[in-house]
Amino acid sequence: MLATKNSNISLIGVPMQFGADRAGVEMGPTAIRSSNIQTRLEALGYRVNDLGDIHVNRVQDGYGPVAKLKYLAEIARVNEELAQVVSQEMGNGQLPLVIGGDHSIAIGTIKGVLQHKSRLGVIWFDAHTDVNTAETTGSGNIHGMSLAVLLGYGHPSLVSIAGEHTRVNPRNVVIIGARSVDPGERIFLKEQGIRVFTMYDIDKYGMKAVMEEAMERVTAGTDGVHLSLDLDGMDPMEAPGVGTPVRGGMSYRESHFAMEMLHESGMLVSAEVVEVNPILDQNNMTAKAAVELVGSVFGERIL
Ligand SMILES: NC(=[NH2+])NCCC[C@H](N)C(=O)O
Repeated sequence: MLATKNSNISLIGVPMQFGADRAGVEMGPTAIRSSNIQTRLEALGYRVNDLGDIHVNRVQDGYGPVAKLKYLAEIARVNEELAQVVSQEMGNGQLPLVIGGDHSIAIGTIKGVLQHKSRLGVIWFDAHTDVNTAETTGSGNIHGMSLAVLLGYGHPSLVSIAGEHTRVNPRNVVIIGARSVDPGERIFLKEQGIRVFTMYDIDKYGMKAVMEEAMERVTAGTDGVHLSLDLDGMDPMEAPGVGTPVRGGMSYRESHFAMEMLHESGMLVSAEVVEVNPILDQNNMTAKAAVELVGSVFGERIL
């Protein structure tokens, strides 16, 4: 019944908004906690230790010292700390579950996990591909760059977090649900050989076939799988509370089915849930969907 061999979960909140440069997403951890993430996991038999939130300073510098990398210094500082906490929890035999906050926090989470699982496979569930760099970004928002950083491309103060060598192998990364890809990102994805399952693939082959191929990719030669779950991967009709919504996303059921299949693999070693923005949400439905998807990936079943 349990997702992995590990039944101890450490919940880590990161109220980060600077990667999205949009207010509200810093309240994501509170919204997700009040949607009862802990009791939901405990009902599945996990022991959950909520470590509270990592502190994010209120900084002012819109563009910071480096143009095109907004709030770089604070984002680097928080991710450095997050990587340490995640690594320490894994060292203590805990499974880290990080709740955001914007998607820039994937840098700290995954770099922390890489300290223990150097051949990590990554499932990036997202409407976007997040492989911009300072050279290609249109927005200057670091949440659109986190996957590039994890592959070793980006500002040194981000790439060097938890050690220069900690990177994910592009062969073991899959993106699921993409439908908004910037021009520079297309080139990067091709160069890196990253398998992107776009909405076209999901429409054409169905989520079952997509997840089967995705799981093959992220488990081949790896020592575990990380889920990076951006709620904007879902269709904004069903998950409106996100800062960068894109129409035509994965349905509620498709999203659950993907989580259920990931659970069945038994390979999950860590996860994060990001981009829930309570200010933009309707009746808390996005935070609720986040908690329900977490339920599925940790082993909840309809019957
Ligand atoms: N994780 C996200 N919500 N990413 C949004 C990125 C949007 C756009 N590609 C950018 O670079 O700004």
